[in-house]
Amino acid sequence: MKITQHFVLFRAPNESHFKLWNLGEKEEETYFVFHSFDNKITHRLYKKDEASLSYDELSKVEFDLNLKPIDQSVKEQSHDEYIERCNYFIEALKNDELDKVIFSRIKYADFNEDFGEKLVHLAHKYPKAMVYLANFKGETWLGASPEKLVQIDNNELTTVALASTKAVSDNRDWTEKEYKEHQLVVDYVYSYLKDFNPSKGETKTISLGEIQHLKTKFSAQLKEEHDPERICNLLHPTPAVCGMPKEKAHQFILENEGYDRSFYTGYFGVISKDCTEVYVNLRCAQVFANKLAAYVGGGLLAESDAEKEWQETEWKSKALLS
Ligand SMILES: C=C(O[C@H]1C=CC=C(C(=O)O)[C@@H]1O)C(=O)O
Repeated sequence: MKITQHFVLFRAPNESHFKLWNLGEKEEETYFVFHSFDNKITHRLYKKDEASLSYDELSKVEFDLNLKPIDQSVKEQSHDEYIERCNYFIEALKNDELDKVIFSRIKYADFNEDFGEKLVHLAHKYPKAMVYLANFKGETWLGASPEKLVQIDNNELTTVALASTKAVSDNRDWTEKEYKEHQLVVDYVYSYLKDFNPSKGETKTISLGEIQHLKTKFSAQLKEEHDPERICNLLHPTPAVCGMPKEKAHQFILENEGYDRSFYTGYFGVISKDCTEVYVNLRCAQVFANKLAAYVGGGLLAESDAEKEWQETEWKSKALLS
């Protein structure tokens, strides 16, 4: 089997198969969405046909994606540039301009692996992540997202607050700063869903490959008539990828981060009337000929340390690159 262009290939958490959607032009009620961090781009990708592929079948697929050479507009930051800019963000937090903000960067890596094998490797390594490869409008993206933005099954909405990171090998307790960083996301989700009277689960530690996060689940009942994209846009961008206060942090990132996040920290997934399953686009990379541009970020508070944040983005880059 050969996969060429205009497709989305994805494995939802805990599934044993990948779904392959070949994309067409005809508008359908069910579609795959890719929405950018800056809210300027929403691609709605419609299915022409669908196939299910086992991991075994996928590892034998031949890919011919006609990948472009790396785009000079996708800029990698050096360690020193990162530290300087990160400190600028921390200053804004210290000056009380913001309570929390996410600072991110791009890291290039050589990539000559087989796509089928890479996806199967990610699927085994991250059973609870949404693993995908998508080729649309001349771009190719690869990812293994641990964070659901919105799931809606027959009007029942579930979502999570995910924030704070430490290495799996790190046995210490979560610090006050890490709980505070997580709590900001919890409070945010609660306040944005308050009209739906949400219930909140316990805060747990979850492991994803080499790293762990704090995670809290929420559920709520929606009205019969709801618009799934409107719910996604209500929550996007959460303080796990943007900051607090929301609008101010969004603007600050767009003006000061120094590069275009594009679909990183946007959202993606299936939108349909009966079952919507949308993820935050984290632990992802844009794919070029023989190269990946991996996107990695972390949450900053006034007490953050730029060097530690650099380290955190290094671990996070291993999510896709190792
Ligand atoms: C922005 C990212 O992670 C977010 C999600 C979980 C934990 C995070 C943190 O600890 O900073 C980030 O908020 C990323 O992985 O690029």
